[in-house]
Amino acid sequence: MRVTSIWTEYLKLAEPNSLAMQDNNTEKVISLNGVTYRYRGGESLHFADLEIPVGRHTLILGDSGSGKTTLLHILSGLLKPDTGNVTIDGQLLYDLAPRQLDEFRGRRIGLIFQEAHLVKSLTVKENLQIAQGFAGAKVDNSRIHEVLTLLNLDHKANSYPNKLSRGQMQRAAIARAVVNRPAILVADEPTASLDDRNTASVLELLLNQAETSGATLIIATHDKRVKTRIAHAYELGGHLS
Ligand SMILES: Nc1ncnc2c1ncn2[C@@H]1O[C@H](COP(=O)(O)OP(=O)(O)OP(=O)(O)O)[C@@H](O)[C@H]1O
Repeated sequence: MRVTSIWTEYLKLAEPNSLAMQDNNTEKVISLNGVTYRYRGGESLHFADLEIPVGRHTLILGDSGSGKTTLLHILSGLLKPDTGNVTIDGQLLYDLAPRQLDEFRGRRIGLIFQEAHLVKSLTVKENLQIAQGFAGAKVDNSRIHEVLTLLNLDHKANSYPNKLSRGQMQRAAIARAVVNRPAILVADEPTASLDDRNTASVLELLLNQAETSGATLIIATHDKRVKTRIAHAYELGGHLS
């Protein structure tokens, strides 16, 4: 399978073939170059090159099975591509040794999935402390307090995940993703199972947290409601066999 991509800018109704609109003089937070990936027994996925400037929040769009999750995992250092490389914040991701890659991911990349994946045996505060530990940083309780307060969750700092509401759990996952002030915040279908009101509030939180921590948001989604809030998109599609 071949995956082609186009940049679209919904708000400005840019020309369809608008790769040229990438800002050549802007600092890039992410680049993807020559990336392909093949699951065992599957067809090869080819991803068109991509450059995202700092602060340009971007959607990854495409039909089911087009490779959105795979791409997010490659961008996040979770899945090594068969060819090509990813540069985040000036660092070639797959040139790093596995341990360095884990630490880099902990420091520079915040991950948010549909499910919160908090460690159940640890309190909210401890979940954030281990995120700091994974990033090779010292525990910084004042940063944890700051982030939990921003997310209206400080009163739950000492609660275990099974004592949180669904919305609180999601905010705790966002807190964990931003606690190390990542360069990019990567979210896979963060609103898929949410009603309109919760979708609006999760998007607001993600955008606010990205602004506050200086992170660039990358969101894979099918959700039309998300498309109304973020102008830039990288679209996967076009099967050319
Ligand atoms: N673990 C796996 N093993 C084998 N093939 C896989 C695996 N994960 C994904 N694939 C295949 O790779 C392709 C891309 O899958 P991916 O999950 O990245 O798509 P997606 O765009 O995120 O889909 P969806 O919107 O349905 O979540 C699909 O053809 C899928 O069947």
